[in-house]
Amino acid sequence: MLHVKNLTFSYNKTPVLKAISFDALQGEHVAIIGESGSGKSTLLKVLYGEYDLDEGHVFWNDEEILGPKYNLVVGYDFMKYVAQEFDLMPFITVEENIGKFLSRFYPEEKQRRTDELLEVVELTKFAKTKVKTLSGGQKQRVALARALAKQPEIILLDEPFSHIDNFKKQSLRRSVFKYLKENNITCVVATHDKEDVLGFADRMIVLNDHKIAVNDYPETLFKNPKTPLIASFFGEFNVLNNKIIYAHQLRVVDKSDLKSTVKRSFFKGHYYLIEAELNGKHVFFEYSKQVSVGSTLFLKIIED
Ligand SMILES: Nc1ncnc2c1ncn2[C@@H]1O[C@H](COP(=O)(O)OP(=O)(O)OP(=O)(O)O)[C@@H](O)[C@H]1O
Repeated sequence: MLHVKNLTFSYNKTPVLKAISFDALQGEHVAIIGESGSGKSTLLKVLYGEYDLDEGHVFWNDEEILGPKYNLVVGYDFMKYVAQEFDLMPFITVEENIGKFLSRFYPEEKQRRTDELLEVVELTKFAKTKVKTLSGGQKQRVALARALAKQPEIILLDEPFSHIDNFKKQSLRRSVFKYLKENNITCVVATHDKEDVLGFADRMIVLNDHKIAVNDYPETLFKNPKTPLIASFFGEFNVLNNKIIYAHQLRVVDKSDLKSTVKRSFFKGHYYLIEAELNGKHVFFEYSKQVSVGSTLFLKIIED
């Protein structure tokens, strides 16, 4: 289990992380979200032991994770960290990069393991390709596979699919998170993308103002977002009568007291996002059809 207790950290004088406490059980998947600059990457680096804490402790089971003041070499065998900047070896192939830290004494086992990981990150076709010729997204997948090579007990992922195109992202995400679950690897992932959270994360931690604003089940936070910050992570929303109402909770009906005037329509695939004026306020809702500017639409709040 990862046990983070009262962690405070600053690069200079002002703390970037203040009194952070949370646990992640073996095999649990915890997502860290928050606005840009809220300290997500810093938290992962600190958990990895890259910096010394101002206060607090980080434990993996009985072992305390210590920073450079106490550890000549940063990092531990049971924990891997995939940063946003992945440092791979450019002049050797994809499979050599992945197999780099696997034992040479068992060549068959090494090859089997490398092939398995190439499949997880969907790079089998590129096994013999030199890393320097890969795209950013392909390099990110090599970095993921390399971090998994020696089967860590816990992995820290910083925006793990940020460089991957949309064609690949969905299936890659499913493949990597399935692998982590099946192998009972604890995962702490910093992300901007709700798709990394919904359907995958067991817990979701929201960082705000250098602290943990909430730590809860993603489903609970989605269904009852207590603040605009949480709601904005999941999608378009409105604040009506002091309540957060997602765009999909505002339905078009034949007649109601909520009379809106359409300002713009945005094509979103299977629906249109409509921006309209309601009692002098701008609201957003989803509708199956495009509507011309100036049309009147009546709305109803559906809260479930
Ligand atoms: N090496 C550093 N030295 C000094 N300050 C830093 C350093 N790295 C980050 N910071 C500062 O710490 C704060 C948190 O940065 P961090 O990169 O952890 O945020 P983040 O939530 O990961 O952002 P993003 O989502 O944009 O990646 C920011 O104010 C940033 O400017």
